Amino acid sequence: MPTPHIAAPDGAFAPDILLPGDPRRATRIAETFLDDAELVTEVRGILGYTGTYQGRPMSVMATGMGMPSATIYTTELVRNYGVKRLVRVGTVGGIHMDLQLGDVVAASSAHTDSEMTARRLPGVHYSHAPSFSLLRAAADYADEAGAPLRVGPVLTSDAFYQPDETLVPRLAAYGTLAVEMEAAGLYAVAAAEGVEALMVGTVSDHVVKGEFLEADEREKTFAAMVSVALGALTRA
Ligand SMILES: O=P(O)(O)O[C@H]1O[C@H](CO)[C@@H](O)[C@H]1O
Ligand SMILES: O=c1cc[nH]c(=O)[nH]1
Repeated sequence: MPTPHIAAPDGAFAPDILLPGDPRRATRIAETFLDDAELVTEVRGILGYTGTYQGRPMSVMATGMGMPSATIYTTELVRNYGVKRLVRVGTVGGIHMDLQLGDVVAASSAHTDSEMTARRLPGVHYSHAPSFSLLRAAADYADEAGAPLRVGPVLTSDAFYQPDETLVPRLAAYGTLAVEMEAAGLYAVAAAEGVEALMVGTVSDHVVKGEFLEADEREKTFAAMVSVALGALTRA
């Protein structure tokens, strides 16, 4: 049944889905990695496709930017379309000084400055964590493929332009790898709904070094990250 934000028939999505923020990245992933991909929803320009990857059903759909948007789509995908394993394929801003533009990270946890999970669990400082099975499979795939993968905590922020300039340095001091805007929301939805999730990201800019990829480069450098995401889904 269509939902308020997804106009697709029952069964339109595979149990496994890749989730970029950007609808154009969803199209590029469908065209580049999936066989027989068909557009199944385009409400508000949030494009979703289903096809196959190595013979198994696979979907890809954009989430838009930020936790409010991402939690709407992921909740509807799980509750209304039976999606079971969700892997975000995002861009992230590097915080850790070892990270270079184009590096791939996997979030073993997600700190957040958002109130969204606090409202689910008042009085608890909730630990946003991925599916261990998906995280292990991502690390195993990267090892076998010789694809560098940095695993560690990220910050999921409500803000792209940080109003508090001390936040990133303070989290860097605690070993945080990178900042993005959806992982904590995805991990909370997965935990609440009893499904599995993982966030994999490409370093599109470095917030401490002041470096960034141009928009067209940002669109092109997602192949390594998507390979890790698909490697995790096919191994776990
Ligand atoms: O490139 P995506 O997947 O959208 O991810 C990152 O990029 C957006 C900000 O530019 C936020 O959604 C952030 O999480
Ligand atoms: O949220 C994000 C995503 C990419 N780069 C950033 O600096 N922030």
